[in-house]
Amino acid sequence: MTQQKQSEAATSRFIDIQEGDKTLHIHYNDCGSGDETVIMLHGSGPGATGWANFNRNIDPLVEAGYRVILLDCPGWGKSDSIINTGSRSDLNARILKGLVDALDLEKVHLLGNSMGGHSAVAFTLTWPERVGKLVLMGGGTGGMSLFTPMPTEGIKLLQGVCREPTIDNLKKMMNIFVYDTSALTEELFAARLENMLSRRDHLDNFIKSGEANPKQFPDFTPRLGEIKAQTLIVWGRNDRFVPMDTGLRLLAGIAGSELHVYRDCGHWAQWEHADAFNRLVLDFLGR
Ligand SMILES: O=C(O)/C=C/C(=O)/C=C/C=C(\O)C(=O)O
Repeated sequence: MTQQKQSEAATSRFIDIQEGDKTLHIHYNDCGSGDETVIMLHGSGPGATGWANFNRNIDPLVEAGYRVILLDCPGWGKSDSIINTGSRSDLNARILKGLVDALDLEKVHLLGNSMGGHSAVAFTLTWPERVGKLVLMGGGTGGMSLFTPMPTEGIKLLQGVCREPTIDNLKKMMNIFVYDTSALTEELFAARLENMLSRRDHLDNFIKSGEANPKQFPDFTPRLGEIKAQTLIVWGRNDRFVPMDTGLRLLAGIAGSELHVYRDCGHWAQWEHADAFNRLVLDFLGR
């Protein structure tokens, strides 16, 4: 990996967004400039942030002339924490709407990882006129799998880390994020552990939210036909968090969609196959 050009500190921004009767202090990173904006939405793992999920994808998109915005959803990173009792996909979509309105962005491309994919679909269903193209990676809708018992082994480990945030539990979870564990370094584990332990409130509230409403990510399958945006669906063949047949449901439901499956790839295609993923996304956005 070459030295990263954009830095987290230099691109870090905050904004206050009204959510019901609360004002949430929300963190995002704003990188590069360009006529077209790509907003990246991270997954729901403990310690995930926009920067942690997408640090291998920012520079190539910025260098290709896109403005890239990474939103930390409520309950993650430096954003305010929240106990969420409704649909978390829709909560994140409302926060995203607050952000695009405040930044005066008429239309944006959305790239979502896992929960971020679910949230991108929720946003598109409610505000279709604000969406250019969609990239859904390892996510896009909740719902059952025909082949894999739910919750998946990955989601069970993820919940275990929130309940007991130890380095051993974190390693067990991260070891199945990816196909090739040799790429996981002690530095990466340490950074993720620090993210998690610096915001224990996020972990506690994630568990409390799940207890209040186990269906945090609703099944959008019956509404997928409403999506008109051109959509690139990306999956890892060896995903142990969100099963690959979720990608097939998205492909069947969204008329203007195509699916790319990486071999030797877990739930983090954007990280594990970063170079190929960046080329795929740039080709799709540029068409
Ligand atoms: O339960 C779901 O459908 C969604 C799960 C996730 O969003 C898991 C994501 C995990 C990551 O990608 C992460 O980096 O933590």
